[in-house]
Amino acid sequence: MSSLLRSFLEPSEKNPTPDSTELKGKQVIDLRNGSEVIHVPKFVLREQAWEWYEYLDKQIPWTRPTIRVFGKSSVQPRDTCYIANQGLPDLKYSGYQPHAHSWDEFPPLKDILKLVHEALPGSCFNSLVLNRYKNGSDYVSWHADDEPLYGPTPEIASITFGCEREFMLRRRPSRAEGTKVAEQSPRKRLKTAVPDQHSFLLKHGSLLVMRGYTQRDWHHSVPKRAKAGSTRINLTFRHVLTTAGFPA
Ligand SMILES: O=C(O)CCC(=O)C(=O)O
Ligand SMILES: [Fe+2]
Repeated sequence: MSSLLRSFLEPSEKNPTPDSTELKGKQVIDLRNGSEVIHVPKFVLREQAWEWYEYLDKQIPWTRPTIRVFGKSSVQPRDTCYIANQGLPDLKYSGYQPHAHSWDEFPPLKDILKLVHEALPGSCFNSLVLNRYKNGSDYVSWHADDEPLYGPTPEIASITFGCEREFMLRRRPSRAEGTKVAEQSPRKRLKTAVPDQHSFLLKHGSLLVMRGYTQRDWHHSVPKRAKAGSTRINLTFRHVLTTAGFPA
């Protein structure tokens, strides 16, 4: 186990060599029906997190692609980059297929990946979507990372560096609920449509994990924030399912 990881594990008398499931300050949020979120506000040591922030800000070949949402083209409201193991099926979202860079191009990303794997026993991430929000005008709108290449119950581990931003989760209405709400008068809709919602302030060095059916049953977003004056970098580690004939 790396010394970096050891430093934020909680020692206990019963278990003098704590295993990596005992992350200090860990909050587990049960979203019910098989969905769960884990939040570890102080996952990466502060100094180390700033070192990685500086590296990522300068060395990642950030791009701001044009995407298509509901038939309309627009520039994605944040910078992005994609890393993946060789031979995986291509990622495609909103009509955009990012170039898959290799982990070898960015050695610190391998260190961060190792840290995440040590903290989440059984995890096996083989791809990474990076996002850079230059200021509070940059955002990601409500969506789920429910692309078929991640399978039905993907685990997604998200690490934040730099400016803290709010991360929101909102339960997706089931088809039956959606129809019921559409039939209601606007006044009744206002009264009854209080969505199941959660908000997390994702700080510098924090970890947030979505697992189980979170992508099927919930949407998430990072809304605009006028007060957020500086840059936030976010890494989301994911596991792309491999198809027969493709090595992992
Ligand atoms: O920046 C974040 O915290 C979330 C990013 C995200 O949802 C995504 O890349 O799919
Ligand atoms: Fe997402």
